[in-house]
Amino acid sequence: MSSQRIFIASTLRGSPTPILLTTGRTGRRGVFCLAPSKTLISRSSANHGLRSQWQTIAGSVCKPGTQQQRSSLSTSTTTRRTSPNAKKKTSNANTNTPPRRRSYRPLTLFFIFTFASASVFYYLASTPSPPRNQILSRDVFTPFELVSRDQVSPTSFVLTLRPSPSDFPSLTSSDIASQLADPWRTFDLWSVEVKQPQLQIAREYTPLPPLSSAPDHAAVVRLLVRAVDGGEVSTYLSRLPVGSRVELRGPHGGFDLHSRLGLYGKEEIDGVSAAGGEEPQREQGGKQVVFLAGGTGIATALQAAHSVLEDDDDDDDDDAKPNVKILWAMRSRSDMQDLSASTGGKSSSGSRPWWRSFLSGSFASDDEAEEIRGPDFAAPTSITAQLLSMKARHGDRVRVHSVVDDEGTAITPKDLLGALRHGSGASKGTAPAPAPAAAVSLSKTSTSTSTPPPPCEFHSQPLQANMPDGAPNQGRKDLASREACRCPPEDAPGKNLLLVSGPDGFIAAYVGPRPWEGGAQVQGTVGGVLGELERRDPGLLKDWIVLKM
Ligand SMILES: Cc1cc2nc3c(=O)[nH]c(=O)nc-3n(C[C@H](O)[C@H](O)[C@H](O)COP(=O)(O)OP(=O)(O)OC[C@H]3O[C@@H](n4cnc5c(N)ncnc54)[C@H](O)[C@@H]3O)c2cc1C
Repeated sequence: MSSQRIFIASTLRGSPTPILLTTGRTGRRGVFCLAPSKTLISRSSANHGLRSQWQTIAGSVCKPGTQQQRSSLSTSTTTRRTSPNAKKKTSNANTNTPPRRRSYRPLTLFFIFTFASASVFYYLASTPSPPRNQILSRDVFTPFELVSRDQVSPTSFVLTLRPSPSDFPSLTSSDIASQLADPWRTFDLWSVEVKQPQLQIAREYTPLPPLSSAPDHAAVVRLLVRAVDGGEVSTYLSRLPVGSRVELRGPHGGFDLHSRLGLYGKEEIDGVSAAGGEEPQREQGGKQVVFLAGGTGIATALQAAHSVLEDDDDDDDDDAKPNVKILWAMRSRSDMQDLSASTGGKSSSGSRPWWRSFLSGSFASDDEAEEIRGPDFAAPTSITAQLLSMKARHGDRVRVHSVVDDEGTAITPKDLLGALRHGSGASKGTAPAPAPAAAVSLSKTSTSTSTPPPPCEFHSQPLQANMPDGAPNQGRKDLASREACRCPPEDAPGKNLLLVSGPDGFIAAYVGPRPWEGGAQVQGTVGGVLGELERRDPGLLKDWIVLKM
């Protein structure tokens, strides 16, 4: 037998009532007898009365260890559920028990129910409604107005969305522009969710970078959407008339490219330099960004190029900027050229998706991809025009090559190898030479000790494999610092980047699938065409980080 003290909050008496719980374990079932605590009950006459009642019960009914006690409580418990006659018999049998006290159970339940309802009501009433001075929120959907639609190709279109002034009456247009510029300052890559209100579902889309740095260009969100056959949200968006309300939630950060490239904030470099007494100098490891974009994956490629080439922080230090090469695979030439206006289109050779050739192991073409160059590029779509204007600003620092599935061209292993070796001067089998050693020394321990340093989360390819989107720093450039890089000081503090974005089949074909782990899609190892190229040439990706988007 054991005993244990418990406290039961008595709402009827308005104060906690201490009860001594005595357990007598007999036979297969536990028998519990409740008795008031002798030590804790106050000396008021009412409580004395209560104590004597319970003591009587304990004395007459709960005699632990006896067969009588077992059957008596057991019967009593059963009869409460099943047999009124048996109940009568039991109460008659306990002639020494005082008259039954009035049952407060319904009243107690009523109080509990009322309290629970009030709590639920309070919770719901206090759940935050969309904050009217915050345009984009990661927690709630906020309203935008569809101000224009630009049909890029028969299946893809650009939607321009603007916060309705009536929804945000307290914000001026410069407040709006400044808020919408925030995600561009915070993230290299980001997306927003768009709600389909009838079905109450949402899908992610990648905002296109502002067309220029003019404030009115920052005051809108532009989305490139492909209408997927039978797709719920993309089809809904494809039919939405101008003037409609569209609800967005975000921003959701993708991967931070700056830290992986070794591009750290100027203030930080200056700070480190000042502390070390050295001349401020931008250090950099990654000199190349290669982007494989499939279809609307070009939106993510534009974000990446915008982020590394048009970062204000880098304006006075063009040499620190990496070169960007985009290999853009599209189904039809109409994705990059307005065919009704252009005569440059080639004939279609079928509608087999371009990556299927890789999956089936057959490479139809080994052609070099066609370069998109301005200014005489005929009838560019709005997406191509944005690429060309980026090119006009940055010259050959950004290069765009296209392949068209309908025309039988595809991104080939030769294109991939060419992009990986471009500008490095390296011979076959050797990755691009690392950047000169860091001008700013790390205030870290030397690696001359025998223990190897832990691998760097940003610059170790094996460590990327288990990362979900945004890891390890929520995709925020401002959460990554030079100090967070754990590369040995003698290594260049950054790597080149090979990024792949597009439909799942496209990603899997070129760099391997993104597996699911613990409910999140992670990067997985490098496979597909690139994995095969690396197997043949183990040093190929030595200075590269591969990311799948
Ligand atoms: C971070 C992120 C950013 C994205 N950015 C963009 C973007 O900028 N532009 C854009 O158009 N999409 C983008 N997507 C894809 C988008 O979120 C939707 O998945 C896509 O629009 C299809 O949604 P749906 O509701 O129309 O189709 P669903 O109803 O989800 O799917 C319908 C059917 O179509 C198939 N399907 C779904 N997507 C595709 C596809 N892309 N190609 C072929 N078949 C498909 C499905 O397997 C399914 O059988 C992005 C996705 C993510 C995760």
